[in-house]
Amino acid sequence: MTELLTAAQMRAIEQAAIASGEVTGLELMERAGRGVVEAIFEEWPELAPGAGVAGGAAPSVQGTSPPEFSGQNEDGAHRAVVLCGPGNNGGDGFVVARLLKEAGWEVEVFLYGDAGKLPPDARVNYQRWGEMGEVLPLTPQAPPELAHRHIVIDAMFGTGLARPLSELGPFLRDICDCVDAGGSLMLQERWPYWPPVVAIDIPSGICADSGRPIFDEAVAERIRRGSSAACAAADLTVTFHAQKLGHALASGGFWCGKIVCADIGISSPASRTLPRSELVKMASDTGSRFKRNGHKYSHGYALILSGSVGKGGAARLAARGALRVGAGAVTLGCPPAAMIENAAQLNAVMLRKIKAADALNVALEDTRINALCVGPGMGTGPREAALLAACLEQTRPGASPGRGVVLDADALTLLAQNEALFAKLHAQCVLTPHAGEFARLFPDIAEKLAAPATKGPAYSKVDATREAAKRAGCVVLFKGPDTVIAAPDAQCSINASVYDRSAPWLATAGSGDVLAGFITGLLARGFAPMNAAESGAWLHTECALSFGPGLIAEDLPEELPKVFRALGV
Ligand SMILES: NC(=O)C1=CN([C@@H]2O[C@H](COP(=O)(O)OP(=O)(O)OC[C@H]3O[C@@H](n4cnc5c(N)ncnc54)[C@H](OP(=O)(O)O)[C@@H]3O)[C@@H](O)[C@H]2O)[C@@H](O)CC1
Ligand SMILES: Nc1ncnc2c1ncn2[C@@H]1O[C@H](COP(=O)(O)OP(=O)(O)O)[C@@H](O)[C@H]1O
Ligand SMILES: [K+]
Repeated sequence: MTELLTAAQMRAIEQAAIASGEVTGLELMERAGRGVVEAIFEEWPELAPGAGVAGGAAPSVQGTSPPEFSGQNEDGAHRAVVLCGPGNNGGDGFVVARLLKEAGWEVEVFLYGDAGKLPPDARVNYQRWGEMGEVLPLTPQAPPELAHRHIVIDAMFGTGLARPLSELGPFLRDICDCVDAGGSLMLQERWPYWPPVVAIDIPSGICADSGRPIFDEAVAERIRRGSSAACAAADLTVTFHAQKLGHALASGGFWCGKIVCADIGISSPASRTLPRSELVKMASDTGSRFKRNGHKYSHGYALILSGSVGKGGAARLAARGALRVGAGAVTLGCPPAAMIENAAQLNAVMLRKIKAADALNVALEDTRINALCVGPGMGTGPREAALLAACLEQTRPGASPGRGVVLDADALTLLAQNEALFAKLHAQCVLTPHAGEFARLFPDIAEKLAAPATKGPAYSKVDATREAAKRAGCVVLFKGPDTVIAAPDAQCSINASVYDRSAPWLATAGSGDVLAGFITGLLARGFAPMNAAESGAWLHTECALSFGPGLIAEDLPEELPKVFRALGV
């Protein structure tokens, strides 16, 4: 678990460190530049000083160097192009240029903007570079030659991006053409060899708070025509101190390629990364993940409501998830007509007829039931609306016994259709919408999120989920590769399935139902709603990573024992 920062938080941390006398801005910039160079040599050891013949093969992005590359100049030096912008991101670029030059590279430096207006630390590094080499203007009319260079450094814009990069768009398109945004070189399509792009802090054009490219309608039109791009795709992004929200949200992870976080020596707890052992301990302290003693009902009892005949698969997946995640007992409540179908499918999961709301109320006289799941495959008719109303009533804070409830799928549709039901939401609920369900539940918020991001910092999925959680008065888990989980008090987490946690094979029918089951099971085990949602989402991704491609929803619960074993649970 890593804490992600907004650009403003990062600036505040930087300012505090400088104000405390711990470090100067210039020292931070030097460390940032050094971090970038170290990350480059780490990523492409063949470029590091002393790694064989200088100017040898070009760096490989997918493990193979283009055989015909002849990028070295006459004396065999490696070659870099450094594209600097008008702020401190550009300042970092001048440091990188100097350090590469000191390492024997041939470096071409370009500046977008007016050198006289550079902020103080960037200007110092501009001048330092000026003693070693020239700075050419970066203009869209005369873009630098990128072919046959070993590396392109994108130091145009970082956390200070405020507006669309309209003027630079056509040039950015060329940079994007260097990579296919999945991090691999387009060697077949683009020849001669195009170099990998290393973004300093974040690819230029991406908002560090939202992960969204900043562009307006004029740029959008040019993008549609194929004559412009909104940002510069990178193979490697080197950020500082801690990752920013934009590295994890929206398309941020896609454009960053691979991410490295360089330590620039600021002593702030914000850079804390919790080791797995600590995570497990936290989880076991909050709920009771370890089954050290007790009987099945002391580990929680979940009730999952199911739909009619032929519609029970989703609820069965959720039930299996709840059981595997450790609820001591799980019962599936279904309409009488669906009993045979479910009985034929279930063994460890128990089964109970629940025809309508009155039957649910009778079932809930069993005070051992402490977690409910409503919605997967349930239906959206009057019966289901009444069941949902009963669930919300039976789980309201202060009721005895205390119960949590996960509202997913059809329950979310019912909530979107029925204001009175929505008004009954409370702090024991967890809503788990995907983007479509989110838009039905919170249309105005979804509209804000879908509106073009024309200035930075842009409205983000974190902003949207926080606003939704506040309005609903409960935890909202907004699904996707960048799952955001927020509570009404603005607590927020992101379960980012990007970089080394990328698991696109989770986009498979029924995987959301299993997630609802995981969260329900964790609620049964005593996790608080926010913690259950965070842990459920995290375990869901861990199961997908552990299983790998080819996964279908049924595999997710079955992978949990392996994941738990790896965690030492
Ligand atoms: N925080 C830290 O601890 C550390 C930070 N460090 C580095 O500093 C970076 C942040 O620097 P930064 O704040 O100067 O912002 P940056 O991204 O360089 O851009 C600002 C400039 O761009 C301009 N501008 C904006 N949008 C524009 C557009 N569309 N088109 C044209 N111009 C546009 C904007 O103009 P303005 O809006 O002011 O008119 C301003 O001139 C950070 O990413 C990291 O690399 C490291 O050195 C070490 C530690
Ligand atoms: N590209 C992706 N990478 C990682 N996780 C994803 C991706 N796409 C979807 N998911 C996850 O898969 C699950 C899909 O849930 P949902 O949309 O409700 O599907 P279903 O209704 O079929 O169960 C969610 O947990 C979501 O976060
Ligand atoms: K950048």
